[in-house]
Amino acid sequence: MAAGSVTLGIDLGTTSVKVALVEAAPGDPSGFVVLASCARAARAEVAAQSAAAGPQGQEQDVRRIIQALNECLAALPRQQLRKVCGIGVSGQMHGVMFWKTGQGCEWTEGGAAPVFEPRAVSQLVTWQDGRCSSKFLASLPQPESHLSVATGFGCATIFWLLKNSPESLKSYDVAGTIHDYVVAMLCGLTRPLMSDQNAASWGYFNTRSQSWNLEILRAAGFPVHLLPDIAEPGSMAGRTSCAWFEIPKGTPVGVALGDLQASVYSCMAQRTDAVLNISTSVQLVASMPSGFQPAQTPDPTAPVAYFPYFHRTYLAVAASLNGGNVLATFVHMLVQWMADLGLEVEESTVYSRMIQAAAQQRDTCLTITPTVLGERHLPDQLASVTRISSSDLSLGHVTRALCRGIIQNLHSMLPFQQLREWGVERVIGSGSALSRNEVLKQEVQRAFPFPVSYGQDVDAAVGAALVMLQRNFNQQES
Ligand SMILES: Nc1ncnc2c1ncn2[C@@H]1O[C@H](COP(=O)(O)OP(=O)(O)O)[C@@H](O)[C@H]1O
Ligand SMILES: O=C(CO)[C@@H](O)[C@H](O)[C@H](O)[C@H](O)COP(=O)(O)O
Repeated sequence: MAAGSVTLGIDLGTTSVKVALVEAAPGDPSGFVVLASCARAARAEVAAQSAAAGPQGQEQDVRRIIQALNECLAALPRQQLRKVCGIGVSGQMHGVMFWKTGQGCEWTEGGAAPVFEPRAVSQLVTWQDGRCSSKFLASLPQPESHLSVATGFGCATIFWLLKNSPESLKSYDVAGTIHDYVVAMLCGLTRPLMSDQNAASWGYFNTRSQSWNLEILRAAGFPVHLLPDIAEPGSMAGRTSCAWFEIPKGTPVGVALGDLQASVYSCMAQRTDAVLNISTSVQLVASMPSGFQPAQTPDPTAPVAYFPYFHRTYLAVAASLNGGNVLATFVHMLVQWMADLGLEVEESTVYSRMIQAAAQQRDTCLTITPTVLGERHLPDQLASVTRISSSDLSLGHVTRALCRGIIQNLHSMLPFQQLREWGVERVIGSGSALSRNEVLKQEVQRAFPFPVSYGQDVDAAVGAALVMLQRNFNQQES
């Protein structure tokens, strides 16, 4: 990679937005340096727009996500932003939002540089959404895809809206993930482009033919006009339509990537690495040999799924719905209980005290199955606590048991023996729920007898930036 090239990476995560400025550094062992990074909690959770979604509905306010993105960009050094020669965007997969062509945002000369503000957009229905019951999913047509359709997947959500809130679809004519939306707004695209990484996470997408199951969807009355066109991950979606926080107009913007694939891209130094990412969710990932093709018939009871990576290769992924969000739920519960008792405590205080207490409590008999959201392969297995004794009820015991439960649940989906069989020799940890939690790290080491090292902070943002650095390098070489 040509020395001095600088790219911007963005990760629009479920809990926080992360950005990173990365510069090619041929002299550095990794080939790059992170010049600057920033993370901002989005705090975007809002009530579902359709009451019929019920308490399982999980939606986010797009304006708050873009506000967090703008705060991150504003915190980066301007003189570095002026040098940016590519923008890579990644984000929380599976989710879906809608907007009106040409009205998705308005560019305003806010402050020192133009920014875009969302306009005719819906809320984002996220991957955590549980509105599609098992009964509803069973009523949908069988996909022609190696991946089953689960609640929170874009196509399942659109089918649900078609049946329960058809009016809400009539106000929009395009759909995409939050990161497809940001790419489309930056480049002024009339129709969003979507990589197979994100298309596969919506369901009803055939990764072999690289196409939507259009016949199946049309026959079921699905609004196929909403589906984005498909483009290669790592290819250019367009160029910035105007200057953006000192980033020059005309800067190439890559087709949006899945946050999982972007994290793996920044962490996985060799094929024998496994990546364990704990962010809002948690994923354990190993790369499949080139030429590997997953079985064409989906198995909804399989705990491991195969997600498209780059150049038609696949990642084997144990994707649990229960990761950092379980700890966040516990913290929120404690803060709520203390408020009910007339005490006000900051969430950050609870996190630090509970992790400190658990670090002192090296073991516990308390056993927690943490699956408050169920799992895609076991939707009815909710959370439970067993082996409760009066001596194991301290904050340290409960936090240790919670962290152990998250890791043991993941291990039950993809045991270390299977990793060994696949030739894995090392585990790379990523995600800020892991990087900020020594107890989780201890439980990872306890469950997975491999050397464990830790990737970049803001790893998906770094990965998205690196994909654009590599693209620039390939262009200069050709
Ligand atoms: N102060 C904190 N200390 C430790 N962990 C935290 C703290 N604040 C949040 N977390 C954890 O980080 C998780 C969010 O990680 P993040 O990487 O921001 O998620 P995402 O990439 O999905 O947006 C939360 O679910 C929570 O478990
Ligand atoms: O659920 C899967 C895969 O099915 C995950 O890999 C998926 O990437 C993540 O759950 C979503 O993208 C959300 O990621 P994050 O916000 O938890 O980082």
